[in-house]
Amino acid sequence: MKHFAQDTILEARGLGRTFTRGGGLFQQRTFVRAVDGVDLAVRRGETLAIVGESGCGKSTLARTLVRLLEPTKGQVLYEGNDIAHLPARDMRRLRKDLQFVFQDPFSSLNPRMTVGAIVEEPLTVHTQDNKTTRRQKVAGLLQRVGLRSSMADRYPHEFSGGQRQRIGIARALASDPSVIVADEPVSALDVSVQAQVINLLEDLKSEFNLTLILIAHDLAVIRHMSDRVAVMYLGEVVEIGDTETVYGAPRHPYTQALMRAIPVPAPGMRSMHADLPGDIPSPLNPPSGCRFHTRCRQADERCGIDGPTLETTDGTRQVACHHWRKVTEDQTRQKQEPPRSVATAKRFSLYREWSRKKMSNGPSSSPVVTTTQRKDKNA
Ligand SMILES: Nc1ncnc2c1ncn2[C@@H]1O[C@H](COP(=O)(O)OP(=O)(O)OP(=O)(O)O)[C@@H](O)[C@H]1O
Repeated sequence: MKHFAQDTILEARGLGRTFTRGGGLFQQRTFVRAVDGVDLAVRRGETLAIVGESGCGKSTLARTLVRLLEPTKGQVLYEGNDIAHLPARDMRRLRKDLQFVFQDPFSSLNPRMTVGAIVEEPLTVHTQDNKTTRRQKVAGLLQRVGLRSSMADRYPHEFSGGQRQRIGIARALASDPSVIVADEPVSALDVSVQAQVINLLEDLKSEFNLTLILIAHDLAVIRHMSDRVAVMYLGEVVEIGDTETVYGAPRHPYTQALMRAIPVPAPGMRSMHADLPGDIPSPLNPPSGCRFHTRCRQADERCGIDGPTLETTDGTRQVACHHWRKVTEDQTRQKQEPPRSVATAKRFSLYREWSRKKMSNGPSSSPVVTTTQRKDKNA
């Protein structure tokens, strides 16, 4: 059996999740292979981002990794133990370690419970603490996420979107987890509060020794927050590597298209579209061979027949493409040439400037000291 590496906390091996649709009296049953045969190791203490266009399986993969969804094939190893098919009773015990922060802070909090009760619930389920200790811990957690402890008696509807996301984060932290999945934690929030919540997550990650699995549509947020990035296309991971390596020189033609599509960002920009002809094919009937071949400029006959597997290219970066060597050569050649057009150069410099501003401009009212502010203080 394959060795479980020491620096790995969570690992997917041949992981798959298929959804069944239809199957009524007059409807044919169809199968959506939302995640199909994913091999992925999450390293202890890292932030691993999962990116890709809408519907490629990011949420399904993340949910399956922490067993919010049961896999239909493969293994999920947490600390070396397969949890893919653990009975519900054992999984309840493990839930303490594997937590989730949801995208929508409006629907993910029970409107009938006070904020104090919401944050206290995991403590009741997972600890032996008495009521007084639990209340003290709730007060501490609320303060830690930038809220006042007196807010514990209020209800979710009395809070803004950003504050509700802070409550969701406090609830996730309450059980002292090892891994948190943050599924688009800021995309439902106003742009003005996004940076605050991002900074909060980053600070908490180091303070609580967390491993973070991050799903986001905003490539600037991903670049800022993640150590490594996994790129998904139609249920498969097509490239994975250190964030700067992947952003600096993407090797899979799909990753290249995703990076090319970085638009000059505008407030409220929430979706990610690759710079490619045609739509993403249906996961009900994915293309044969390499799933990307129908949209790929590099594709040849082999790609339609033979599906590539992840191959280590440079360092620890892995790419699933028969043509990654050619892509690399093209990249090296292009680096030696001047930018193709003034417009392209301008687009990228505008993007860089925006991303720098967005990350450093946490509004001064932020209750959390931002990473940038801290750097300034130390300067
Ligand atoms: N409960 C479900 N039943 C049936 N199909 C589902 C279900 N959940 C997800 N799917 C399908 O699985 C595929 C992957 O969905 P998923 O939500 O994981 O993608 P995603 O990359 O996270 O998308 P987005 O960025 O839009 O959230 C999609 O085709 C989706 O329609």
